[in-house]
Amino acid sequence: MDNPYPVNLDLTKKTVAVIGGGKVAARKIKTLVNAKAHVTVISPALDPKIDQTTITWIRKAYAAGDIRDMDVIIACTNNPAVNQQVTDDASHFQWVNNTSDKTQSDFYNVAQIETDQLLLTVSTKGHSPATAKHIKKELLTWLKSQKWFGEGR
Ligand SMILES: C[C@@]1(CC(=O)O)c2cc3[nH]c(cc4nc(cc5[nH]c(cc(n2)[C@H]1CCC(=O)O)[C@@](C)(CC(=O)O)[C@@H]5CCC(=O)O)C(CC(=O)O)=C4CCC(=O)O)c(CCC(=O)O)c3CC(=O)O
Ligand SMILES: NC(=O)C1=CN([C@@H]2O[C@H](COP(=O)(O)OP(=O)(O)OC[C@H]3O[C@@H](n4cnc5c(N)ncnc54)[C@H](O)[C@@H]3O)[C@@H](O)[C@H]2O)C=CC1
Repeated sequence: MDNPYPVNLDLTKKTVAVIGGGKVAARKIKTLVNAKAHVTVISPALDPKIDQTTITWIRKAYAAGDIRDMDVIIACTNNPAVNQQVTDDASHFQWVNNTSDKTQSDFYNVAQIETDQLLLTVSTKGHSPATAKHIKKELLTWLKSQKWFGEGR
């Protein structure tokens, strides 16, 4: 993504479908639930890190039609062909994050540090997510050394 448009989204009135319920899904869902989005997970299995009380789990493999009423879609299975199918099934007005292929994504997730009064986000514009994570950790260490900074997470 050469020319991203950075924003903070209010997802409280939005429906989000996460296709796949594994380790990567668990991380994305944690951030979505924190944002109070309405999350539906479509997956035959669910990682134990996903709190079932915070989401709606539809226990099955993805099929066309599952994402029809969803505003935001995260294709997160360990099968790139399924993730591509989900991407292809989405309408142009839905927002898709294909976690296995950044060239097929309408938006990228970011590394973040959040407190009550502050949200810092880091993106490498898709070039190196591990670097974004690293920069976030370095920033958090610096922030914690500042007298004015509260507890980051
Ligand atoms: C494009 C993007 C789309 C998106 O997912 O939104 C994307 C894509 C891909 N990530 C891949 C791999 C990894 N991603 C992570 C971690 C994170 N990835 C995140 C974001 C993004 N990842 C978006 C761009 C972010 C930017 O602009 O910098 C973070 C920041 C936010 C989050 O996920 O919440 C989160 C850190 C959160 C934190 O800790 O703070 C790790 C490290 C780890 O897991 O510890 C690895 C393994 C190491 C490595 O490969 O680097 C692969 C290859 C998959 C494969 O092998 O098939 C793809 C696919 C591709 O590049 O096409
Ligand atoms: N964007 C990112 O941040 C990252 C993306 N990835 C990508 O994410 C993908 C998933 O990785 P993990 O979560 O570690 O895999 P995982 O193996 O932990 O989980 C995969 C999940 O997909 C589900 N699934 C499989 N087929 C399905 C189908 N047809 N319909 C619905 N659900 C289905 C499984 O039941 C399981 O819950 C990887 O293939 C990799 O390409 C990996 C690391 C980071």
